[in-house]
Amino acid sequence: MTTNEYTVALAGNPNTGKSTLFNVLTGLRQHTGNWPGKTVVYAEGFLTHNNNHYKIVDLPGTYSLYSNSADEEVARNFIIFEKPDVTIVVLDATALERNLNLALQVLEMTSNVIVCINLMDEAKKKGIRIDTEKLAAKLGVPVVPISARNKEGIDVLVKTIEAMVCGNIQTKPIAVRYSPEIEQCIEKLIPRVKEVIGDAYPARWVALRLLDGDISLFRSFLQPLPSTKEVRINACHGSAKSI
Ligand SMILES: Nc1nc2c(ncn2[C@@H]2O[C@H](COP(=O)(O)OP(=O)(O)OP(=O)(O)O)[C@@H](O)[C@H]2O)c(=O)[nH]1
Ligand SMILES: [Mg+2]
Repeated sequence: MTTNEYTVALAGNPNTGKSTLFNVLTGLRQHTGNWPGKTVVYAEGFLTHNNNHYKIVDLPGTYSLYSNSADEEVARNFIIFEKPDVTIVVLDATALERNLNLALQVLEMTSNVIVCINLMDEAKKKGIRIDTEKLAAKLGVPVVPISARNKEGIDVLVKTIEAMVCGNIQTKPIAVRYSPEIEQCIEKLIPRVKEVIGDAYPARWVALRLLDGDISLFRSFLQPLPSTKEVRINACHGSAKSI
């Protein structure tokens, strides 16, 4: 029987439970804590499910992906240059509005996204109700509620990852629209971007980064990365977790 290998990245704001979810999925013990900015490099571990082999990558927590810091650059470069098969954006159910900002940024970069709403137990305690189906319809990608600490919703999440890598989920990410002036500039830039870097990267997103003067991104394009592998920490002792 053949085994397929896929990469799944966990992105999200600091302190949303990415490392807790990583540990549940991989059976590893990436250290977690309740203060922000803890994961400064990324960790990787493995999960095997239905003969599919997944490399799970725990990215640093960031509020945005504009390369304002080393953490943001690591997370952004991984999504753009390593092109994970699935990017899971982990959101805090008790701070959804603030967290959705990062989800929208990821949706500008890739369409292989699952939005995972964590800390559902906390939200329940606070009387917060989230219409995940409506949110999924608005965002154009699957939305899965979980409680990573209580290991709730993990089987649905794994099934959703599997469906996405098998091509059984067609996503249609919401496209954030900017002011008419910016949209005009984007329209002008997209053909030039495609001419220079081809189809390897999301042209609209690259155009937006150009307009924002994101020099570090263009350095990365010219000098194919100070390899992200250099900043990896190896969390993969022991055997891969099977679910
Ligand atoms: N109540 C509750 N707490 C959770 C849940 N998942 C994670 N936590 C807690 O949230 C805190 C932060 O969890 P981490 O997994 O370290 O969060 P992170 O997103 O990896 O944080 P950074 O690496 O700093 O970005 C820890 O105290 C966890 O125990 C959950 O489902 N419910
Ligand atoms: Mg972490």
